[in-house]
Amino acid sequence: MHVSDLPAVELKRLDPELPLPRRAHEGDAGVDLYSTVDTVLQPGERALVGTGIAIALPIGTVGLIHPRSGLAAKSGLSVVNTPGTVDAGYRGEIKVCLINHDLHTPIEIRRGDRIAQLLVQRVELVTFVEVDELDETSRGAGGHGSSGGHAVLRSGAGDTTRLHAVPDPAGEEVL
Ligand SMILES: O=c1ccn([C@H]2C[C@H](O)[C@@H](COP(=O)(O)OP(=O)(O)OP(=O)(O)O)O2)c(=O)[nH]1
Ligand SMILES: [Mg+2]
Repeated sequence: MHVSDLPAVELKRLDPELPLPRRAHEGDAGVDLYSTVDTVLQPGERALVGTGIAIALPIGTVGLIHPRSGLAAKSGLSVVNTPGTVDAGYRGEIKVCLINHDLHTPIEIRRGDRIAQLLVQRVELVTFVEVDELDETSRGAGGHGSSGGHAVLRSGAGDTTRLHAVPDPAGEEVL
């Protein structure tokens, strides 16, 4: 079923033995991507894995590669650069930089496994204009936990020195 205002996105199977990426359920945000290879990820190890597809996204959209939550929760499998960015002009094979976050157990990936999911979203291709001063807001420059209430702060681990705050060129700590 086609429910988007955008036309169907052209997709080329570079590995025609693998099925077309598809939604597991109607209305799911992402289509699942398959691994073209068998590989084993040791704890902490990462690997760039092919999906066997290339796509032609319309200008003004972006492809985002997200981990699958089931694999993340069950085995610790994730995507290093989550979400991965697939530019509209990219015509190469979509690849996924997988990582095993489990501390103890290797993850075995088999060719044809659904390893990640691809979402397509509209994106604003804004330009930037340099100014001397930005407008004032109630948040101002506060960030990185300035509003409080974080579990990490309650556990006593909120000392920003643990975040390796680096001095900015003006000599002030960033964070
Ligand atoms: O998870 C990903 C992320 C990116 N790409 C492809 C599509 C994307 O358009 C291209 C470049 O990605 P990105 O801009 O994130 O990487 P970069 O390190 O900035 O490379 P480049 O200099 O080619 O832009 O690599 C993937 O196949 N999978
Ligand atoms: Mg780039």
